[in-house]
Amino acid sequence: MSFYRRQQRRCQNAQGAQKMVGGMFQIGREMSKGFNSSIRQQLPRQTLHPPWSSINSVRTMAVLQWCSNPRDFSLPNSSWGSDMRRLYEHFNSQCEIETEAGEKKWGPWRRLPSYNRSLKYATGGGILSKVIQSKARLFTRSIKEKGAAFEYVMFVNKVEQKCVCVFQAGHLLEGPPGHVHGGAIATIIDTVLGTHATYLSGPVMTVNLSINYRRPIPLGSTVLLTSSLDKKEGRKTFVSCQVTDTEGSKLHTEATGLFVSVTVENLLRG
Ligand SMILES: CCCCCCCCCCCCCCCC(=O)SCCNC(=O)CCNC(=O)[C@H](O)C(C)(C)COP(=O)(O)OP(=O)(O)OC[C@H]1O[C@@H](n2cnc3c(N)ncnc32)[C@H](O)[C@@H]1OP(=O)(O)O
Repeated sequence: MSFYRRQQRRCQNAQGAQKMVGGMFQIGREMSKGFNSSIRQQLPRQTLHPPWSSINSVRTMAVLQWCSNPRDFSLPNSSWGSDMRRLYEHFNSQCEIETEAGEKKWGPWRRLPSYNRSLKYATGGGILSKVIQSKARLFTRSIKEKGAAFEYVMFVNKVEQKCVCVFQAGHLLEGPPGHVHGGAIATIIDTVLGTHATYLSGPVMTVNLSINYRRPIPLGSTVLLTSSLDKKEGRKTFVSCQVTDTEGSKLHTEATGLFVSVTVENLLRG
């Protein structure tokens, strides 16, 4: 077998693991710039460092670097409309600011990268079957066609304990004619509140989501989701969110969510 074929085969075997780990690390890094490193503390070693049996040599690690190119779905693409771009620029420009002396420093906001893989382990008492494992995708990032479904980018503000999401609803999310499906709205709300709660508290799961739909969201439009921390009580993180037009003046939807901190045992137990 040629060197190139060997590298390609190794790459295929390792790509899934690498994407998952890359995603976890990068999201984890962004999140742990926040309040704590509880994600790292709570996940078992093999989740942060999965079984590397087939990828345990320095040489293979070099191959992993070579073939690692996970797509960050939260970066602008050609499907983004002007509202989506404008709001992205607005928050992104506050991630890094320039002092009067001309030095760059962190601003109040952080953009959260977003990948289509998360964890290899899930319910059912063990490791997922290889087929499921290789095919599993984060629901909101499962459609490759740009602009067809969920286009979104999230930013978190550590000081204000807020999270915002700029969301452009694609044509595959239709519910009532010309408008976004209520389940798709619930999905993006769960994603934003869940990500915010994870940022604040480490790994969590949704135990309650309560949604009031006030005004329909036109298909193809861009809306702003703003999530705030209401309170934390032991393992419980209470967050709430408003979905408005891009000016923040028209309220489309409002929701509250309760998230409970989980350990990896919770995930494995099923
Ligand atoms: C992981 C790393 C991430 C890395 C970065 C990833 C980035 C990618 C981001 C994607 C973001 C997507 C985010 C989607 C998030 C989902 O969609 S999660 C999927 C839907 N949720 C589920 O399937 C959860 C199902 N529920 C469960 O498995 C169990 O309820 C749980 C969560 C394990 C908790 O069970 P438990 O440990 O036995 O806890 P339990 O004692 O029952 O409850 C704890 C407390 O909560 C209260 N409680 C529980 N349920 C309720 C309820 N429904 N109402 C009110 N109170 C309740 C209890 O009364 C109790 O209160 P206290 O007595 O302590 O005061």
